[in-house]
Amino acid sequence: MTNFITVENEVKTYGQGANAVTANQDINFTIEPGELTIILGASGAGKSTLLNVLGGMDSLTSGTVKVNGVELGDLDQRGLTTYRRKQVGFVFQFYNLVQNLTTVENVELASEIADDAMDAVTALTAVGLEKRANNFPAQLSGGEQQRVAIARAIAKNPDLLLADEPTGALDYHTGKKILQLFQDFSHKSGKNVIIVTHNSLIQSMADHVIEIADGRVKSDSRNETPTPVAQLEW
Ligand SMILES: Nc1ncnc2c1ncn2[C@@H]1O[C@H](COP(=O)(O)OP(=O)(O)OP(=O)(O)O)[C@@H](O)[C@H]1O
Repeated sequence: MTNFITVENEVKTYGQGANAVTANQDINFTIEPGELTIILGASGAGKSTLLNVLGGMDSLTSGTVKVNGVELGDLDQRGLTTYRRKQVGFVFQFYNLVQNLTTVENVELASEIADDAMDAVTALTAVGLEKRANNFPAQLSGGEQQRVAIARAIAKNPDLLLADEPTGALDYHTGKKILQLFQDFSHKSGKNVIIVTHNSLIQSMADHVIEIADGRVKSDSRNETPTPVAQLEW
């Protein structure tokens, strides 16, 4: 099977000279199509940096990052913007919804820019929020807002869905529902999901776990039988 993602000798340094911080130092791994991957690590380990590089939000300093045949290091700013728009869905810890647009309009923002988009109401239905289509974000709970953010990301029908601490602002039960949506999305659609977290207790739900420490890969392992989210305890 060809790899969906190949990362070779990836380095990301912020700043220059005495102020330089190397957040990713010689990172190497591959991800196969359809895997749900968890990137684990302590605060400051370099996880968000890696996610930003994979999502084309930040350029790499050196090395090779290839996603679905696209070599990200070869893209200029314009190329990276197109890559982000067409191929990547993002979910952040604090939802990042547009407050003066309704739920369905927030989802349409994403579906309008993608080539192979899902209908916005279909995406809202997938996260169980079709009845809230005409509400504004402030009228929804935190968990519901995160579900809108996931609907927005999956509406693009992205090859790659990236989530940075997506349950960080949610209570336990709501967090579980959110993780279930990610597991369903990757296993039902065969798409790739990468979740960045410091919570090692959720790692058994993943097909693939990459642990980062001090900007390097500390361990890289695969679960043959990932735990269904409903059975996870943390
Ligand atoms: N834009 C930036 N400019 C300078 N240094 C940065 C920048 N972004 C991140 N860093 C540094 O790079 C290192 C890794 O940060 P990163 O955010 O990738 O870690 P993380 O594992 O995601 O941490 P957290 O879980 O706390 O978000 C840290 O030392 C951080 O201070």
